[in-house]
Amino acid sequence: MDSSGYDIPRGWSIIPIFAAAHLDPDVYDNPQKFDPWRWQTISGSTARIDNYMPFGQGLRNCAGLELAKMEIAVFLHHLVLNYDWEVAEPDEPLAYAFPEFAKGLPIKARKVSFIV
Ligand code: HEM
Repeated sequence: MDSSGYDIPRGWSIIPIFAAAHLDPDVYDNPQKFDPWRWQTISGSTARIDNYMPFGQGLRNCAGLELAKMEIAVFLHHLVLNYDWEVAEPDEPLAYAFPEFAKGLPIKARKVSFIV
């Protein structure tokens, strides 16, 4: 038993989910609520905007973070400029260790062409 009172059976592996640090109720109000805007206004000594670490931190920081951000930007650019889209059925955003939607947020998308 460790000093926190948890039994860790011999031979087990422990995988920390760093994103769970975003769900500490001592630091964040209502951390289970999906509220990406909390990072815009958050202030104070414990909860700060640079506490948001979707790609980890330090020496083992995500090696693909710049690629991932570029891929997301390219995807959103094409989605917004080339498609008319709407949420196909109501869905519920969830905040686990990472953001998720109960039904996977299905959308209906229709390709459109704009004359620019
Ligand atoms: C939205 C997309 C992504 C997210 C949210 C993400 C998130 C993360 C996180 C949280 C870690 C652990 C960092 C730590 O231990 O402090 C990690 C590690 C890593 N990621 Fe990503 N990642 C993404 C995309 C990618 C892509 C596209 C690649 C490669 C093409 C990649 C390659 C890696 C590698 C190699 C590591 C291990 C780094 C190490 O241990 O030194 N990731 N990522």
